Amino acid sequence: MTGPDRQRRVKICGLRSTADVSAAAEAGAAYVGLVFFARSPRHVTVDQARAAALAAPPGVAKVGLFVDPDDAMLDAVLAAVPLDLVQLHGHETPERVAVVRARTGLPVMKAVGVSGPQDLAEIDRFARVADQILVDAKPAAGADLPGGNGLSFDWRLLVGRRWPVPWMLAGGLTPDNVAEAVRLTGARQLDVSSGVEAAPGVKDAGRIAAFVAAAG
Ligand SMILES: O=C(O)c1ccccc1NCC(=O)[C@H](O)[C@H](O)COP(=O)(O)O
Repeated sequence: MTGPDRQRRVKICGLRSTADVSAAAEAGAAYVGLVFFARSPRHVTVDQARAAALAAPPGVAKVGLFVDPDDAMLDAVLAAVPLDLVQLHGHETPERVAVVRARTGLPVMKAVGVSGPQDLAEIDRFARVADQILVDAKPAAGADLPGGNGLSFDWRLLVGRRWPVPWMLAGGLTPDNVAEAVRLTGARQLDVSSGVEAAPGVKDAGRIAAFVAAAG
């Protein structure tokens, strides 16, 4: 079953090669994520990202993940890589989200880190300007990476919550726990990175297929 025909839409993040993208697409993923953050073990160069993006079949959305990018970085990536969605995973403000949307002409998904109920107001704040929200686990203080840490949060915080834009659940999801996460939160979109890896930055095609199947 292809991505758009599935009940839930899955994003496999941190893909680094054409083989990774093919594995995600064949498994039925709706989105493939490319990380433009030099400190990440999943970082891709513009050339690697272009090759990976061109391997995505029609109907699979190519997501560029950025952390507080400046305009020059966005321009350089977008000149070479055919992205469909920009993911902002840093300390961007709502005003910056609006500027990135206007400058790139692409929809923007803003990541919001959650560790407790006090963080939920941030989702409301960004839902007014972003096209989608990525509801992710908040990294531990001093963590090297702002995402992709394999850390989850208490999914019960999301029970009964509704937002005016589509949202995606992320953070510590695996083939083994994704069905429970869906059952508790009602998430229709799911994002995973380290839970489908054999090692940081090394995707495992078997785990990708198992994750998409378990997401439903
Ligand atoms: O994955 C990274 O290396 C990364 C680096 C910098 C910012 C964000 C990053 N990943 C964000 C994602 O979209 C992940 O899919 C999401 O945080 C969930 O990650 P995981 O808990 O590993 O499934």
